[in-house]
Amino acid sequence: MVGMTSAAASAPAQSVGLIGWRGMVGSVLMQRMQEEGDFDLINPVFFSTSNAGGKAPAFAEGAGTLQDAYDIETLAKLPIIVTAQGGDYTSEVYPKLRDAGWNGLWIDAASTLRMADDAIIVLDPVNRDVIDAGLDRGVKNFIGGNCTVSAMLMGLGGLFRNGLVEWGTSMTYQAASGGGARHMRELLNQFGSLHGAVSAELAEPAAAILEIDRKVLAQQQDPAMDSSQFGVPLAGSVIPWIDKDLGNGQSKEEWKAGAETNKILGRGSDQRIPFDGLCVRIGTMRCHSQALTLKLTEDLSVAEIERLLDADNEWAKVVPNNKEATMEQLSPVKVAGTMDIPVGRIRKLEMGPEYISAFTIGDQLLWGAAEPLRRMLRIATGNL
Ligand SMILES: NC(=O)C1=CN([C@@H]2O[C@H](COP(=O)(O)OP(=O)(O)OC[C@H]3O[C@@H](n4cnc5c(N)ncnc54)[C@H](OP(=O)(O)O)[C@@H]3O)[C@@H](O)[C@H]2O)C=CC1
Ligand SMILES: N[C@@H](CC(=O)OP(=O)(O)O)C(=O)O
Repeated sequence: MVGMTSAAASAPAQSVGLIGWRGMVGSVLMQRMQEEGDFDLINPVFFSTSNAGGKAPAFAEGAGTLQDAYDIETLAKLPIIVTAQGGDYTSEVYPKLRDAGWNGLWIDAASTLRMADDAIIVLDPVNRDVIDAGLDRGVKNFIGGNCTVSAMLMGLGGLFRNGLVEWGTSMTYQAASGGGARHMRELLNQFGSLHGAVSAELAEPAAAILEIDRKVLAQQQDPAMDSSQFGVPLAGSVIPWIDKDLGNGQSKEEWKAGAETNKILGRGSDQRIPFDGLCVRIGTMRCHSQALTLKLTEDLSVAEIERLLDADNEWAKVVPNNKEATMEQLSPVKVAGTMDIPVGRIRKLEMGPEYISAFTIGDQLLWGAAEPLRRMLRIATGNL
């Protein structure tokens, strides 16, 4: 029976409601939970917003049928709920559950509750102290952070956590997956249509490159090319705006960088680290990259900086700042699907000895979304 193996034999496995498990983030979460044996530690109860009464997923044999994700009474019986269903679902269901007197733990991928005073943003390799203190004082809402922020803090934790960052700025290169599965499909279809527009010329080495370029541009500018998800073409282009327009020249994604970084680190307004930058969508699949400029609080040697970053957690990996290592190890193609957070291009900048550059990459579906939730569930059930 699911959830009743020897690992859970000493203490009864807790029932955990799982919502959003078949979405993109949810699928990665389920995959990681299977890889790490997490289903041995819980009694999963699977929910659906679209298929209540259907069969629970095959990987959880014995978990029975799908429950209705809008049924407050059923949800309220569970001590822990994990959701990757999305912000609309959270906005609709979460208040009803609390109004009904539910006092369980809510673990959520959506941004809806992140900045609420009664919520903690979870990224335990960086803020386990904040999480533990929250659990001790009865906090019930544990929310995954913005993917770019989580990936950055996993890579640069050795500087942030040691109070060595005076301020920082990030220029991001964010993958299509941040928009969702349909965005990834649209990007690939766009690449395909660009190739299709010039495939004959590409097969002919003597074809004029300016003619190829002209045809590609014409294809990108053709209103018939599907850009319905991103709003404008992304293949062969970039979109320097992500998420809502806050009306002050800043995108919401850029606002999150400062707000969430400080909240994760447990820094109140009197200790705030100024952190800001520009967020840009590019045509990669699922890794968010970012170029950072940091002003440190002291003049540390590059060797000491590298030592601190490498030592901070088992996933941050310093890439030597040379061309060969950078090209080989510091690329979304290398990082996608792995838990590694490489950090490279670390050097002192001309502005002064406290100014450094860095470039870091993380899989935005793993550390950027699913993994902090998975680990929070382990913490909540006493297994991490
Ligand atoms: N995408 C990202 O990079 C990140 C997303 N998040 C957050 O996670 C939440 C979910 O995002 P994401 O996983 O991208 O959302 P998806 O659109 O992939 O999945 C959300 C839900 O859509 C329903 N659904 C309808 N049709 C399908 C289908 N064909 N295949 C799979 N599911 C389908 C499922 O609900 P049901 O089974 O009930 O029908 C599913 O749980 C959002 O709140 C988002 O903000 C957080 C960090 C990063
Ligand atoms: N906004 C991110 C993805 C995301 O879901 O972020 P958040 O969880 O902060 O809404 C991106 O587009 O890359």
